[in-house]
Amino acid sequence: MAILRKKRFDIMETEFIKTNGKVFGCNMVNQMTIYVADAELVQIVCNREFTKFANRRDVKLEDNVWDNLLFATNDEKWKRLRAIMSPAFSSGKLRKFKYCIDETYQSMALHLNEMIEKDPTINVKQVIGAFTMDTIIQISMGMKIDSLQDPNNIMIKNAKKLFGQDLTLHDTMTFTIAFMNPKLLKLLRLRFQGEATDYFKKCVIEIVEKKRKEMKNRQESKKATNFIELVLEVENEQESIAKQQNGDAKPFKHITIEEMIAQCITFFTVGYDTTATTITNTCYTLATHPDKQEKLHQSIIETLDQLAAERTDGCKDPYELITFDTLNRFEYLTAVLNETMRFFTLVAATERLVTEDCRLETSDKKIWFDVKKGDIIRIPMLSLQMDPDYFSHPDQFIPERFLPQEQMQYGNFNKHAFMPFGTGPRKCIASNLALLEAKMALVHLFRMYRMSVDKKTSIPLEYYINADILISKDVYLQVMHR
Ligand code: HEM
Repeated sequence: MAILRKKRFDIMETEFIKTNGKVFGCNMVNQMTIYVADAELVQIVCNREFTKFANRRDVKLEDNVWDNLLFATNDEKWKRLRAIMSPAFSSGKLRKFKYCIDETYQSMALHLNEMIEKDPTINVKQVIGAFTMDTIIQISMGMKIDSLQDPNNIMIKNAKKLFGQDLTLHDTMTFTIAFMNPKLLKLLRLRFQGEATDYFKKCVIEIVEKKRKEMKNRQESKKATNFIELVLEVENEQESIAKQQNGDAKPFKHITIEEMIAQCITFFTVGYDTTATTITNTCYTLATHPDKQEKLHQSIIETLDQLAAERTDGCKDPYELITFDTLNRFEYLTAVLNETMRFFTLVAATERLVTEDCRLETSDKKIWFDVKKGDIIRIPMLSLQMDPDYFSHPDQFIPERFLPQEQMQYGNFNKHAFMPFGTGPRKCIASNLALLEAKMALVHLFRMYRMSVDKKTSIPLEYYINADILISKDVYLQVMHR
């Protein structure tokens, strides 16, 4: 695994697809793996025929927390956990998090101003990483932390361990054994991130016990303000319905403590570095494309003027004008963010396990093949998003291709091939949260600051690759006030 990381597996895989075509099979670690880089077939697998491809590859870490991650569960358990978690990411719930994101951004901006005064060459990844970390700790567990001020905070240290930029040898070995022969893990007493997992277990248990007691005593329970409380509210509502309908039966949406811990850990394992890298990559693309950055700044100012003109109370405060609902009005910002996520594909590939023999075929019948129960379908998002059949001049950064009114001028554009969050019922559960965080940070950053390339900027960007995810390393840029 370490060797693969050094060789940039994503680049090897892209070359492999260029040589072999959009669909081909190969035997990987004794399992038939079929690469599908055709946009129509990907939609068939992930959406139309979803029931035959609902699961992921079975990798068990023989750990009662890690094996409950939504990403790692399958069948009925996945259905139940997804149904519990989904409402916590609905628009109504996300609206509540807007003020927490504003607060965290404002605290980050204060630190950034102090840093600029000392030296305008800023490690943008570090600053954005702190913003993302503080936001997810507050959203997931309701705790306020200032990680730029307090980098040695125990929660931050443990959170960073859960998805470190480079896994330790011990963790790499544990993961590899889980892939090959999970039963050995128990025998060898190997645990994946044991210390950090135990720390979060303790925190989550405390929060859950407090909230459950509150609910049981039927106290005037405060409205949920974080993810754990939201999930417990969903469970509580279901419990009342189940009691009314079937007496005392356990509701479908019941969640065990290990499952709850696992879902909280998800925020740090797949939620932290993905969002931080997306925001950082956008800063980098705009610093290396100053004309697009100027266009974005102008469009933000114009939209803010329009929003202010629409108000009857004379409000001009950008933090009041930019809300969950008005974010959609910043069209060029959305285009820039989409193009960054296409240009720098963050999750290089995803997989589905075949659970029923079947034939897959394109509508023009030019490509067809049979798959068997147990085969793996590998969907290389990186190749799809860089395919000139789907996006003309894929190696150029052109946000305008995502503007419906300008799209035609830029040649090929296939919306089904754009899938930074995957697609179908098994797509990223938190895409709306990630987009909210990213847009809120970017709209204020490019309203207030100008970013440019510095002599310390590494061009091209450098990455770590962890489990198909391309995480940017430190990114230094010159940051100046507007
Ligand atoms: C820009 C940030 C993010 C990107 C690009 C991203 C991307 C992805 C992708 C590509 C998948 C696989 C989807 C598929 O197989 O079709 C995924 C799954 C998932 N993501 Fe994200 N993600 C991001 C942020 C987050 C955050 C913030 C969280 C949690 C708080 C999260 C939680 C999950 C979970 C739980 C799954 C598994 C869903 C399931 O199996 O049902 N992600 N993500």
